[in-house]
Amino acid sequence: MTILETIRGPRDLKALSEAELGELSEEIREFLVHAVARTGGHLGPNLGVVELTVALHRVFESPADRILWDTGHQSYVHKMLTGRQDFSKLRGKGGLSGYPSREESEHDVIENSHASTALGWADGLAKARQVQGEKGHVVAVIGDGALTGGMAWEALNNIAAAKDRPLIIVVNDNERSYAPTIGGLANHLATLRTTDSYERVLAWGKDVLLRTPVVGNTIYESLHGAKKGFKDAFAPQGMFEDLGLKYVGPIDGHDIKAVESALRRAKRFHGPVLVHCLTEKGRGYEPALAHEEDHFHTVGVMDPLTCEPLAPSNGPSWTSVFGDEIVRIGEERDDVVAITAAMLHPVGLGKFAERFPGRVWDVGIAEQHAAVSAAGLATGGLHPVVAVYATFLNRAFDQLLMDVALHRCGVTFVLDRAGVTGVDGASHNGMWDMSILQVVPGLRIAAPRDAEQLRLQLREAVAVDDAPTLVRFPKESAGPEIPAVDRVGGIDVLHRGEDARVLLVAVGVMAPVCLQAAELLAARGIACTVVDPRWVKPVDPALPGLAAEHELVAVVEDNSRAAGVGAAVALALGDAEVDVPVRRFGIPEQFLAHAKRGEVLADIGLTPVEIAGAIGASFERRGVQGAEGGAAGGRAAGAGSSGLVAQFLPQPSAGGTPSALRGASVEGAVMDGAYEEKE
Ligand SMILES: Cc1ncc(C[n+]2csc(CCOP(=O)(O)OP(=O)(O)O)c2C)c(N)n1
Ligand SMILES: CC(=O)[C@@H](O)[C@H](O)COP(=O)(O)O
Ligand SMILES: [Mg+2]
Repeated sequence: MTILETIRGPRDLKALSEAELGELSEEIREFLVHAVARTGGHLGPNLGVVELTVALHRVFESPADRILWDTGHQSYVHKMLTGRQDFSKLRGKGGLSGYPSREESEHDVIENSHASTALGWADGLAKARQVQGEKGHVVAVIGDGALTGGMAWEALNNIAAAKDRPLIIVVNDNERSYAPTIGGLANHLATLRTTDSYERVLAWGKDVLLRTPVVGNTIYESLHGAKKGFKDAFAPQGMFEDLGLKYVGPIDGHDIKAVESALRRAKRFHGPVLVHCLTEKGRGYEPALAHEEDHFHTVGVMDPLTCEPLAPSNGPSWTSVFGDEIVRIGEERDDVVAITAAMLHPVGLGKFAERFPGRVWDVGIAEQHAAVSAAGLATGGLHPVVAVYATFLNRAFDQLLMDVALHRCGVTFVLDRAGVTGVDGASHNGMWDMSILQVVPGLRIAAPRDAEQLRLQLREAVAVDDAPTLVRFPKESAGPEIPAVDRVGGIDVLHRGEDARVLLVAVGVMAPVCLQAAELLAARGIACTVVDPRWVKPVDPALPGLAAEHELVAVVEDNSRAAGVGAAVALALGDAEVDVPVRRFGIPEQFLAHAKRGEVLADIGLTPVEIAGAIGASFERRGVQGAEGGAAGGRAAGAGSSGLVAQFLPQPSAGGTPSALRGASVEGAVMDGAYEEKE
């Protein structure tokens, strides 16, 4: 039995000898490489926090002491030490989440996977403890990358203000986000890191003193815990100390004894203290250390020996299509520049940066700054393209609204990972953008259905220089091209059934789903017209006219149903006094549990079968009520026409939950339903 197998919880760590701790660290690394290679996940970050996590759980008493993980992608070791070692379904349906999860363990607090929030959480928790006179430490582990996020500094400002409120910040400094961390902070951390005189003395202390009988250890501890004066002589403490935080470090984050010693000192301190640990992302696994791009920040399913990807590729990814096209655009227009928030390669700007090094900026994990600086760039005469994951744009909503849109800046936002991403869990799905951004005056939103449309719509977007534009596409492969058979206004007609009764509005990547649903409906004698609006905001003026030719409109989007494209279409039909019922298929208002994208879409009913089934069933019911309720075609259906409205509300399936919602972790979705009569 390995030592790791004996660890059922943090208590089991306490009695381990130094040698056993070294062995345990090796076992953990071995476990991580094989487990994460099998499922995919965050390998590099977790290899970098093995000793740090062991030390944390030896010094503190989790869960009485709260250990918070910023972003949480580096919490696998924490999970292994708190009773969770079955990684066989990591990030898979029913398996361990890739982030902390309160459902999984009392040791977990922050689930959100969005960077730079842990210090804020810690500030709140520490205040709550102080107000309630509760014992127990609050420890926040934050990476050097997450420390470049504005929220971290808002929190630091508050934490440093309370000299008497104990709170421990552990900076896990591996000098990288994905790529090397950028900016003034990174340089400051480097100063602290590379003050080699301090480190030399420290190394000497560790080497000589620890071998000195009796007094050696004590002297080493005091050296290591040296007062400000000593360290100032060797390592400028600067910013953190000037802020009012006690600074402890830099500490070798892979030396369990050293980290424990620093944490114990921090534990005794009756105020906010920052422990600066130096770690290596990908530590102990050569292929990760050699991987310059991101030290295996995330890996797909791969062979642990050769690192060859084992998951089949289904053709070019949406990201690579964007990455190639933006370079072509950059060749033609030297006013086009680009911004990334610490994710140059993940968002596909690697080639652009290589080709135009002076026209791309990595602003750190700072999406709000990305948006505001883009407003500046646009006002300065350039056309910035801000490329972020859809879910991370949430935090830059106000900057998009009040800095970019209010000033009618020609900025193009490119949202990768829009829609259901799946394995990264609830906080990573790009499911809110087409809802929250509906209210931004002047913003135009495009949702391409295939690679060719992405290229075209990206060009249409960067051609607009007096308003913000946004192009959004999902994770994974771009799929086959879907040709249009006609164009009405700005709308592509993808399929026109004879005597069509249903207008299926396919938003972006839901086009194939709608085409298949149309086939299923045709088999039930219900012909459809399938259209792709391409630009979903504002609603194309030709849409109400198209709708008026049908008995029912169904809008299908990989976005929240609440206030999404479907709602906008319903509004547009109402404004045009086109009284055709609108049924909205999208993501119900709930947080989606982690699973593969296809599994999640099936769970929430965004599949051809479920969509066709829901539409077909309502037509069959209408067939009965239709005779009583007047001519087919655009019957008025608004609030109060209970017959029509009733039939569009979720009909309890055998399991009591509407089939479209079966299997998802539903909160309030019964009221929401997977489809609903237009308001
Ligand atoms: C708001 C936000 N933007 C971007 C990301 C994507 N992201 C996940 S981890 C990461 C890098 C984090 O670097 P760091 O905090 O240093 O942690 P490390 O991976 O080095 O341990 C980024 C950019 C995110 N999770 N949240
Ligand atoms: C933790 C984080 O936010 C990123 O690392 C994210 O998990 C990457 O997602 P993709 O794997 O879809 O690029
Ligand atoms: Mg880092």
